[in-house]
Amino acid sequence: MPDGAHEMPDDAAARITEYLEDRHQFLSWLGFTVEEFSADRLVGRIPFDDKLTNPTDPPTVQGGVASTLVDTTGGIALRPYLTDPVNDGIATITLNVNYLRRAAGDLVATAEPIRAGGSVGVSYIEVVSEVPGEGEKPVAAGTGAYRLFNSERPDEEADPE
Ligand SMILES: CC(C)(COP(=O)(O)OP(=O)(O)OC[C@H]1O[C@@H](n2cnc3c(N)ncnc32)[C@H](O)[C@@H]1OP(=O)(O)O)[C@@H](O)C(=O)NCCC(=O)NCCSC(=O)Cc1ccccc1
Repeated sequence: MPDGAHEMPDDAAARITEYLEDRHQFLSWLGFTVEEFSADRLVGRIPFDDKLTNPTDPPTVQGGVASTLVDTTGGIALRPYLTDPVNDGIATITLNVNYLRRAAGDLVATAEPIRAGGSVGVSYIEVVSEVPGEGEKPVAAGTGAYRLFNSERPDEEADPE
């Protein structure tokens, strides 16, 4: 866990979760849920749905869905490192995803912040799912770099002249 996590307000994780699950158009449509949220790690899930699959036998989840989950969880995992974890902004700069196995169930990602500075953060993300004939296994792993739009902390504001 990198230095610099801020004490999140008591309701911050719940407010961010509610926004992503219920009011974020794309992620809400995908059925994205937050399963765990701390400064150490963020666990997020996209449930299996036929409309997200390639027409294989058995149907397997289209790779872009795992990339979306890697991107999203890697970014949210850095929110505790923002000055204002609820209201400050994050934008993905670059994303790397390795597809390890075919996925035939829910996708569950665990994202861990690796470094968070004043303007850039990096997360490591691993996704597990049901693999045909193999049970639950890692299906994708990746890293994301994110621009952190930190608001000024009151004690960092310039003194009035
Ligand atoms: C914000 C930023 C990344 C950087 O802008 P600023 O901070 O204003 O920086 P500024 O322009 O001042 O440049 C400073 C220096 O850096 C350079 N440079 C700048 N950019 C790049 C670059 N990309 N690559 C390489 N270099 C770059 C630039 O040339 C300059 O270099 P110089 O000093 O002249 O030598 C901008 O490129 C952007 O908006 N990209 C699109 C982001 C986007 O749409 N992502 C997807 C949506 S997020 C999502 O959906 C996932 C999600 C969902 C839910 C939850 C979590 C996650």
